[in-house]
Amino acid sequence: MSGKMAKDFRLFVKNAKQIVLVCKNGEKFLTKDGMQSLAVIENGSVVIGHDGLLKAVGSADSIESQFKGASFEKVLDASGMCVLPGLVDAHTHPVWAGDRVHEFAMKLAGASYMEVHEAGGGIHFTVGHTRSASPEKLLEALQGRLGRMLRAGSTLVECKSGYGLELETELKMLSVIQAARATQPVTISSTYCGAHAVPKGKTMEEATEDILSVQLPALREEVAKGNLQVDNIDVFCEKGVFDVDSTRRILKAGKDMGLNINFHGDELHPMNSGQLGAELGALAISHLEEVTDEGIRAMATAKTAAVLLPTTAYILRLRPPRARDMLDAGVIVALGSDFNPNAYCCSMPMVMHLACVIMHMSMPEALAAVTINAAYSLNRSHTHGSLEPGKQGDLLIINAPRWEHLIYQFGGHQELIRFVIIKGSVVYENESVMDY
Ligand SMILES: N=CN[C@@H](CCC(=O)O)C(=O)O
Ligand SMILES: [Zn+2]
Repeated sequence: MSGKMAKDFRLFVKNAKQIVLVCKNGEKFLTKDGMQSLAVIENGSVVIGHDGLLKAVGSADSIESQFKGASFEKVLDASGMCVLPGLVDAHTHPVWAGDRVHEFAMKLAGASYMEVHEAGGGIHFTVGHTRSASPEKLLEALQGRLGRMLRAGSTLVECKSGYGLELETELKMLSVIQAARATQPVTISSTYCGAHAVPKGKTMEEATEDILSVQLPALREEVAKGNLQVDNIDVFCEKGVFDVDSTRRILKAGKDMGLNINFHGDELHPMNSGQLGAELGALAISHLEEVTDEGIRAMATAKTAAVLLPTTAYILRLRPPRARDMLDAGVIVALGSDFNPNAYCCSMPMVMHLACVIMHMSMPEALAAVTINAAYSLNRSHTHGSLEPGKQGDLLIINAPRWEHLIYQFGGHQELIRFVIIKGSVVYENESVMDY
């Protein structure tokens, strides 16, 4: 017993110059004009309870009078600073061994992503190293990467398997993700991506059969036993990888197991992924550099989110995805870092900056895309993605008088993010923040 009196609430963040709620009416996603005018409180405060949930957010005066006499475990004075929701990274491949810095040099010299892949590099290179890595080594690497993401403001991160391509290693990767849930603070949405590539020595048909009759049944069993929690199913639907029919069969089987469909489509070639996603009731499709007008319309109607990945287009010098056309059509646009050995980026502030500059998104659109819409793409917008009472108390405090500095200062988030808070606990405190 500490002898200390129990406090009424876990955290009080007071007097922030701005608090960006993102939305305030329980919206599950934002589209079109809704992404342009985010809910912002000038001079506000936030209270988070012992259950880690947001209890109140409002003007500093109203919170002050509402909580008069209440006690708090921690009080942070955010005068001159801005509060934003914890960022959501909707697409990452963070479990792997063996970097690919040598391939970056090849790509800079002109090799395409598929040329490297077909020559046995790319995903195949990472598969070789990941298969032989111990779970301990993979967990250590994953924890380090999640730590970097956290320090850049991400508090909910989607994490894929997909560097095993056979049962044993896919389960090893998912178990490592499961272990990370218990050993570090970032909330994880986990994705089975056994169809990330056709493994060497198998045809696409054989790989599809292996997934349907070996990997998915074993996965179902592990989930039923309570050994694993898996949220989403993913396939790399691409010419030379998994075609539309195989993709459909795998995604359907995953959906039948209760997984959310969230897959890679239309990255290098138009594959009619938008239409396929709409047909299957997919929650999200990532990449979409080559999506067609029809695909865009189908996604808007089906409310299938587009998870756009500006780092990939930037690094591979691809035509960037048509974010403006998707936004104008009313598609729910989200963003992800696509962290993987090809696109080594852990920072959603940098992703937002790239989205604004190379994909012509506005800053409010980019922030909506990494908060409420990214949460929607993971079926988490009831708990994440905005600062509304009842949601998880995840937030960032940045040392700047306007929230847009988080996007404007390219690569400057290390100097800007003062606190990262998850469930009302300070999980990262940066003493060395600079003046903006
Ligand atoms: N395109 C497919 N998958 C990843 C890349 C994975 C890798 O190259 O290791 C992506 O989303 O960019
Ligand atoms: Zn990916």
